[in-house]
Amino acid sequence: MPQPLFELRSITKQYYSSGGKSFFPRREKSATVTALQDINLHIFAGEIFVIVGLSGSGKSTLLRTLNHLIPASSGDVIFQGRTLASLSDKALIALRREHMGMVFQSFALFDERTVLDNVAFGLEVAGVPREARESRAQAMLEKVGLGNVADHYPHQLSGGMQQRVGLARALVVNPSVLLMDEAFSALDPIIRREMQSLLLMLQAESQRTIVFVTHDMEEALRLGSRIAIMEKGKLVQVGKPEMLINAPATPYVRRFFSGVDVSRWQMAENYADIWTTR
Ligand SMILES: Nc1ncnc2c1ncn2[C@@H]1O[C@H](COP(=O)(O)OP(=O)(O)OP(=O)(O)O)[C@@H](O)[C@H]1O
Repeated sequence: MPQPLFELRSITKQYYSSGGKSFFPRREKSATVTALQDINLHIFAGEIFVIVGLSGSGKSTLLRTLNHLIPASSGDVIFQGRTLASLSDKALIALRREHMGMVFQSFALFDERTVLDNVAFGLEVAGVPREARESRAQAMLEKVGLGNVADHYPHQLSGGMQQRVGLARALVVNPSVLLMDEAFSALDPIIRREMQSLLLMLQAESQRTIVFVTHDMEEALRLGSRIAIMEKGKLVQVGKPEMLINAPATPYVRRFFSGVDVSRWQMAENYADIWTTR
């Protein structure tokens, strides 16, 4: 059994939200939302690990505990043998910068920067000299098919192109881990499939660890080497796609496959064959 890249031990996350403003502060009630409950999980180097669940099931919270953007209320997140909660702020920032890229649904690009400068941002923060960072950013833009729009601004690009910039910006620093939160969900179906193909192509070139949050089972099946299904803050089932399809642990898991063509996975004898032919 290989060593996990991430190990999550009994992770729980509670959010506290005040019951609203009150003239009598002491009477304010503080409501607790349990976003994650006793999550135990291993994520291995090189896999595309997809987290699926209904809205509010805790997917984004779980993703953000992996880089400690959201600290767990209890339990440990261990990355490459290091317990994230024990690191200083400085060490955490360095760890994120060196190892973890993030791609969001909202693209989160800088409007006032050109496409090239957006992609070069992480290198700039890391102190890479201008010429070197611009040439690396340009090379990455070419990889995602945007070599010809380097001097454009984000608002001049379509949504799909903006998300390619988001992907290039995350990848240019060559992170070993890519965290993707509903990264393709805002795109129309054709562009979304193109982005999935691009991600698989890039993954075939350099085997990173990708943790990908989605509520879309087709996307999960297309991308995931393993899939985790979340319900109300709990992990209900974690496994390879054909395992979830052929042996869903609960009716909730089965529901995710309604309307999805699963024949390819049901007939699969060897999952590796599917993975290499996607
Ligand atoms: N900052 C916060 N303060 C209070 N409650 C929060 C906060 N962030 C998330 N929650 C709550 O925690 C639970 C899990 O939220 P989370 O965003 O992780 O779920 P999700 O599965 O990613 O949902 P979605 O698909 O809608 O983004 C939800 O009940 C949500 O309302």
